[in-house]
Amino acid sequence: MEAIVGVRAPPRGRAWAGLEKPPRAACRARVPTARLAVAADRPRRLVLLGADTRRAADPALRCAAQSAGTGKVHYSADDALILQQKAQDVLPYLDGRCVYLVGMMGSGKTTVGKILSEVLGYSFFDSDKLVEKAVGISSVAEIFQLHSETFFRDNESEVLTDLSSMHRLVVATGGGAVIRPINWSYMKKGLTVWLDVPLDALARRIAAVGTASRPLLHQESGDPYAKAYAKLTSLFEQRMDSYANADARVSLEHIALKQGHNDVTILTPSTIAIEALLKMESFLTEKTMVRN
Ligand SMILES: Nc1ncnc2c1ncn2[C@@H]1O[C@H](COP(=O)(O)OP(=O)(O)OP(=O)(O)O)[C@@H](O)[C@H]1O
Ligand SMILES: O=C(O)C1=C[C@@H](O)[C@@H](O)[C@H](O)C1
Repeated sequence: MEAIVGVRAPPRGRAWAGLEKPPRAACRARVPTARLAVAADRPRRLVLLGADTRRAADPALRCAAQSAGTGKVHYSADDALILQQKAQDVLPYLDGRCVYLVGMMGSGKTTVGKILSEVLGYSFFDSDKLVEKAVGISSVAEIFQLHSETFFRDNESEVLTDLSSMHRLVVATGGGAVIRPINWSYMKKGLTVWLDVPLDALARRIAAVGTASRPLLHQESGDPYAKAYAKLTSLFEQRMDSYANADARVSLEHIALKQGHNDVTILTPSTIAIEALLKMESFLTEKTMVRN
């Protein structure tokens, strides 16, 4: 059975309507806050409650993570300053459009996406989590197991179409969201950013946390790094042209080279988020120049 999945924005002026309690006073004035729930009248329909999609970005805020269920994001004061400046440069060009992060499993879409959402003053969503909520099953691995990959992909497309009618979101998409052309028609309503991470680094990250939550990589036996690397290689071969559809590409190899080394493992999420903002700005300013 296919689930109906949807996300809708609250009416204007009712920013906190869906919150069980308002955010801390210190955050209230500035933080874009969102919460997802399953609507009582439509049990399988997701509703975005309390998202204030109108708010201007305030990159100085540090409370956003607490209020949108995004988790805490830490970075140095120097990085914070650069992130704030770059976010201010990008925001007028972005003009409220959503940012969709695409990339292989483990490429840092969630980690970097949370930083971007914080500095842009946008709300953060992870499309895998939205699918889990919509289907009512708490893990992607279980959805694959109890239903099928196709069932998961259908729901993923539903989530993306719903998100595409919204504004001021940073969305970490599932690693395979790029394989369906229809998903690009949804994501292209916003700005798409590819986090391009070498497969060796991906396999190391994934092996460090285990493959149980990643059904396409999971193997009961064998060396987790070797297995993950082999599977990631074949998936990447199938998908690299799709990832290349993204408006902006953030290559960790390029960042490392710019820094004068080739060790991508020492690049922090905030460094990668800064590069993402630079690439977004380049894409958006070039597009504006072409239009004029
Ligand atoms: N720059 C980085 N350096 C080292 N580890 C990182 C970096 N960015 C993310 N990680 C780690 O890599 C793992 C995967 O990161 P994350 O969950 O952000 O990726 P993802 O693209 O959202 O993955 P998935 O698509 O599988 O959900 C996490 O354990 C995270 O802490
Ligand atoms: O790369 C993929 O195909 C996937 C990535 C994850 O984010 C999940 O969307 C799911 O495990 C499939």
